[in-house]
Amino acid sequence: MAVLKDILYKVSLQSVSGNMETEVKAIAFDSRKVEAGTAFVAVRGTQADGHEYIEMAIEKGAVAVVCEELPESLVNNVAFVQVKDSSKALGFMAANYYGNPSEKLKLVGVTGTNGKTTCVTLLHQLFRLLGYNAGLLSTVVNKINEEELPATHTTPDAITLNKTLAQMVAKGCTHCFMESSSHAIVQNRIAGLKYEGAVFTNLSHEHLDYHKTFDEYIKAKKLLFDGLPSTAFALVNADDKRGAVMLQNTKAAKHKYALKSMAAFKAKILSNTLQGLELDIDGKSVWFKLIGDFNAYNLLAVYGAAVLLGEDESMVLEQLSSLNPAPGRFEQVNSNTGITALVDYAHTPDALENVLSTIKEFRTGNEKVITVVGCGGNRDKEKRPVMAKIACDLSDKVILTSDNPRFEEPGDILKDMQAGVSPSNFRKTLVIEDRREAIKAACAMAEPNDIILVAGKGHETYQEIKGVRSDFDDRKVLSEMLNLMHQK
Ligand SMILES: CC(=O)N[C@H]1[C@@H](OP(=O)(O)OP(=O)(O)OC[C@H]2O[C@@H](n3ccc(=O)[nH]c3=O)[C@H](O)[C@@H]2O)O[C@H](CO)[C@@H](O)[C@@H]1O[C@H](C)C(=O)N[C@@H](C)C(=O)N[C@H](CCC(=O)O)C(=O)O
Ligand SMILES: Nc1ncnc2c1ncn2[C@@H]1O[C@H](COP(=O)(O)OP(=O)(O)OP(=O)(O)O)[C@@H](O)[C@H]1O
Ligand SMILES: N[C@H](CCC[C@H](N)C(=O)O)C(=O)O
Ligand SMILES: [Mg+2]
Repeated sequence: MAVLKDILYKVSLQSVSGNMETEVKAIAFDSRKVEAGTAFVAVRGTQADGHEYIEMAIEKGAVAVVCEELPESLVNNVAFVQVKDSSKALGFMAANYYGNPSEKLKLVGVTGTNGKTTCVTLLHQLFRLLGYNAGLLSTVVNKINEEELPATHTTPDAITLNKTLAQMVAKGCTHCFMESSSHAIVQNRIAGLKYEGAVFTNLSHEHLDYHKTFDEYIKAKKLLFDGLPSTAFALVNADDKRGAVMLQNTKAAKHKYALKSMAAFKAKILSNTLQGLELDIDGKSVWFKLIGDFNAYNLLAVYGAAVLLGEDESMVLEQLSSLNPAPGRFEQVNSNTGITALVDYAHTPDALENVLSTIKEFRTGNEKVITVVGCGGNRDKEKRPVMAKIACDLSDKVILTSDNPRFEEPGDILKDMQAGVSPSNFRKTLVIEDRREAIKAACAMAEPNDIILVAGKGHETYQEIKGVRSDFDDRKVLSEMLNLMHQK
């Protein structure tokens, strides 16, 4: 419960009518969730316009309406507040309503195309091992210490976000590590949050269906850094040319990590095997359980962030070396077949290229690399042929298949992917729409020592077809098919 004028603190108002002392019992941006006493915020979205649901919200008991455009007739006993940007207002209102929990925590946001989940998962594990109460907001799961809450988005909506941060504060958390997706940044889900620091991993082709141009996508990520206060730190990957762009207009203290460029946090890869990575950091050689060059960047980002949060360098390195990767990231599926079977969440061209290049490095002889991959429906179409090409260029056999076709026809997505397969690669490529059958075929063609990569879904436990999610876990299907095809 809060008073309307208090939850509007820091929101820039254009006009106000009605009682600003109105008691508000909840905030909602979805008219379907409005109950008596709610302040309804009308947001313009990608599918609908919340302004069209103001009437419904009032019928359901809204006592206040926050909107960009006032309805033609105002209703007695309902307060109307006109703002320039409803989604931004929603961010501030949610923060105020839940007592500005981000100010009571050290909140670190991680953004970038790839590596966000990995970095926040490692940071959360690390700070738990260092003895802190800590929260996590990630694509895979949200956590308050070890208590798990389901995650529906990489970065939740402003209300869920602030509510969860408030629960973290109530449970004594001193830190929270959160992914800050580009969608969340432009949709102002993070408006009104106070960050202690932000980390940039990298930027490559993704989500151009939503952001339209690469420049807009860069700008979205940069907004996180532009909004940091001077008390915060901004830590970027100096080997990515967009790292410097992120730092251009920030008030925060600027820091860099890198494997190649000049940076305060620097490492050298000493060895990289299927068992893990050995890095030289500040003259110390340390083993980590994570696999692949790209994870050296994630480990450095985590090391840098922890040190900037005030932790002792050698304690951090000692604990980091014991950490496990996030679920579904370069996860090995055990079998006694002699086949190396891997599941990875690579769903962007850059990620797929990194993972397959890493796998190639581990080859010692004539073993085949068999890749099973698809591209999501109702998402960036431009990445489809590119991912198919990368899969073909870096594998001996490729099976193109479905990955959450959503409302698109699976066959159409596969055609878009096939456009990236050059004639010289036709012979190594199969198209099997059903993902289970595709994994089965990969297992059938694999021989001992071969490597199977099933890419794109990682930790996901469903396949989404025409709006219906059915149980599907690459790790389980791969294990089942390996055993079925290679019974001794
Ligand atoms: C494209 C997109 O990002 N959409 C998100 C956005 O929805 P929207 O604003 O476009 O919603 P809309 O359907 O157009 O409706 C507009 C407004 O009318 C309201 N409405 C609508 C119908 C009604 O009956 N009553 C009503 O009040 C809606 O509640 C909404 O406020 O805001 C919603 C609330 O925060 C999100 O749930 C929704 O995520 C959708 C489901 C989604 O799939 N998002 C993905 C793309 C996403 O956000 N992904 C990123 C990760 C990306 C990455 O880095 O990989 C993430 O952070 O998860
Ligand atoms: N630093 C990195 N650079 C390039 N690729 C990476 C990096 N870290 C992870 N990857 C690849 O990207 C995939 C996704 O990693 P992760 O889940 O950590 O990224 P994310 O940014 O959280 O993705 P999403 O945007 O879907 O939430 C991994 O499975 C791996 O293939
Ligand atoms: N955060 C990304 C994840 C994509 C994962 C892939 N399996 C797919 O469904 O396209 C998205 O929602 O676009
Ligand atoms: Mg993620």
